[in-house]
Amino acid sequence: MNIPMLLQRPHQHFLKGLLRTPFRHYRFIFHPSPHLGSGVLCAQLLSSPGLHWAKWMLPSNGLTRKLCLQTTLEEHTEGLSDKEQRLVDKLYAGLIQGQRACLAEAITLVESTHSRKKELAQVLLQKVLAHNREQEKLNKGKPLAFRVGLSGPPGAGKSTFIEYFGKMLTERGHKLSVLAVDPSSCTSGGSLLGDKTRMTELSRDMNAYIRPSPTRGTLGGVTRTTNEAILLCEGGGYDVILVETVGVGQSEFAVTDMVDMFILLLPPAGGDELQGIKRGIVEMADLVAITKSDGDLIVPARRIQAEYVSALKLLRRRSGVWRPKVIRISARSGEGITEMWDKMKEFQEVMLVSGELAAKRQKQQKVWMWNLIQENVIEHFRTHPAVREQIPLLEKRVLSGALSPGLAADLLLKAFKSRH
Ligand SMILES: Nc1nc2c(ncn2[C@@H]2O[C@H](COP(=O)(O)OP(=O)(O)OP(=O)(O)O)[C@@H](O)[C@H]2O)c(=O)[nH]1
Repeated sequence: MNIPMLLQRPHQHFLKGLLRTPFRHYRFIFHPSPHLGSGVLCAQLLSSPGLHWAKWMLPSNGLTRKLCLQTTLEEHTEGLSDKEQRLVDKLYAGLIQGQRACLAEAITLVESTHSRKKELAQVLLQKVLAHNREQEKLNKGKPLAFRVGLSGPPGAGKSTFIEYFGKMLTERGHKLSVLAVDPSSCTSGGSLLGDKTRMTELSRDMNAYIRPSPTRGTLGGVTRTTNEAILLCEGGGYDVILVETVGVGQSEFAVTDMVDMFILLLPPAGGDELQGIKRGIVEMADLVAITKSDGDLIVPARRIQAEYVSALKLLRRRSGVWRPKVIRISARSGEGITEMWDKMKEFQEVMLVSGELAAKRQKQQKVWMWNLIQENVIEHFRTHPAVREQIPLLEKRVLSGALSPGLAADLLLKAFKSRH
């Protein structure tokens, strides 16, 4: 029996029966076919209920992984109505062809809190992910996009910089996307960042895509959707992705887990004005750029630069191949911006060649997965009936000092486990 023959028979029972026969099963899996790639083969297998069988019978090579990945996709795809399937197909096709409207709609889908839409978003993401992997292979393993985090206190000159920098990149043939992470928008309902009016010229540029921060959800939710938006932008052919955050709160720490390079923009201001900058965040920076280094501000900009050069020397090195740099730039005169881009590319190159970039991205994937698990497990725990009914009483007893927090946590965990 050869594979093309098998695939011509879409009958699921036929496949099921075949999977129950180990001998045939092996022949089926390994039979080389000049016409069909393993992806097609897996897809056919997946339509069979004998999937679990197939999983352990496959050798532990790339095929197994592909199969597992598609299992998840299959679970999500199950029961997709024709209309939903059409929507996913339309968004996918439009997105990979570089249509901005489809990219925007796809990001809106991943930002949705509606459970069905979230499922559709996952189906779409898996397709885009598979596409990105293929493209990466064609690109000889080089990542499709350079992911850059950009942060700085309010008024540091972020939007003025992005406008200048973005135009420079698009003129050089790059496609740039700017994604904003602004947790303040979660509470205020308004978006501080990513507001298109902040970057008027860039927002009209067809090779740039600016996405304001989602205005709903927790920081965890916003970072999840930003991570997913990065993948979608990569699928859409954007080769530079800037993730912008405002330098307050936890968002920049979250962003450092999403990007290849983290850049901190600091204004040439005194210590007081930089109070809002969390010390830890300076330690995360791969590049510190002192902004507004023009006119009367050149002198204070030089001073701040010297201060940060000394401060960074004291920090523990995070990379074996890169030492954080401190530079001065001006988005008004354009000074230092070309050099900044050169430094960024140098960073990307040394990280890529040394293998640190791949290791960093792998680690980020794991962090991302565990963050999602953490968020969902806590939600699951809180809403579990046995736990939910005990929380008010136990919290009250902890507050009054009648019960130690440790014991209260143990009791709740016990209740959770006992009815699980
Ligand atoms: N002299 C000078 N002024 C600048 C430069 N870049 C920005 N500014 C000014 O600094 C102020 C703040 O710039 P923005 O780009 O809005 O700063 P931001 O960091 O995006 O601010 P938020 O939107 O509050 O986060 C504006 O008045 C700009 O005109 C620069 O390179 N040189």
